[in-house]
Amino acid sequence: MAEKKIRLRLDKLTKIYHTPEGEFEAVHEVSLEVQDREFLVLLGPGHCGKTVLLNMIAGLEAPSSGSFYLDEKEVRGSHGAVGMVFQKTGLMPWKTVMQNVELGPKMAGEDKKTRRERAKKYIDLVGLSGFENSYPSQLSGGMKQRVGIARAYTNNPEILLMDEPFGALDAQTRYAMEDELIRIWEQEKRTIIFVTNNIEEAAYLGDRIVLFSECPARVKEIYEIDLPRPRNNVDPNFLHIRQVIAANTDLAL
Ligand SMILES: Nc1ncnc2c1ncn2[C@@H]1O[C@H](COP(=O)(O)OP(=O)(O)OP(=O)(O)O)[C@@H](O)[C@H]1O
Repeated sequence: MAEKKIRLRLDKLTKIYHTPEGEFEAVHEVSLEVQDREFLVLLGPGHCGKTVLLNMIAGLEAPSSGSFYLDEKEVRGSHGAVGMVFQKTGLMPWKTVMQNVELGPKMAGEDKKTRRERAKKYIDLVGLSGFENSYPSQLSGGMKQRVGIARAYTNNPEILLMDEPFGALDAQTRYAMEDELIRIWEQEKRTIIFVTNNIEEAAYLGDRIVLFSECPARVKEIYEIDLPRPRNNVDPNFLHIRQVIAANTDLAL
């Protein structure tokens, strides 16, 4: 088997905020290795440092201590290796799907033909062909998330950070989007770090699941999910994994 490449390495990343009420530790000594093209899920309770951890990985927040390595080089501050997809898509309502998706390369000064071709490729990949000229207000919640994913891919990031992207969707749309995301990832593999507080979603998506403790966020357990895809959420092996994780956390199933 080919040797796996470590894309990201976190070494004892800690974040402490100094608030008027005193010190508040959001993330405690998180050490992790993330392999190239891995689908890694961060699972844990709400308000518990997962977003803070993503922001540190993106270089948007400085850690209080600890180090972060990208391809074994230490990184401090912002860097262009990540794309982000959030629950709130942050689409510009006055711009069409195409204009939203091509915005990153446009800001970077890429010529119109090249960036449009790439944006079109990812609009097609996420299943939105024919909606290039639609405005966000004309799209459903799931479709807006597809635009968010196309926008992130069009920026060509090495790593995609996804912060509860499907958390606001109804259950049926959420299941459909999970399948879509796996389909997209399998067609064009990137390293994905996906945050959720939903055990079933974590087990459905992840190659590995990092389970976090209550505040401050610290790594409690790491699970390898060695189940073939597409996964079946009523398969006995799947249900077993769900139960094992549920027994190790207060998160609801
Ligand atoms: N700039 C800040 N100053 C003080 N506290 C902060 C700051 N940013 C985040 N926090 C605190 O850190 C904690 C962790 O927040 P974070 O957003 O990472 O949680 P989360 O695990 O992503 O939760 P959720 O799933 O609800 O989004 C929260 O209690 C939050 O109030």
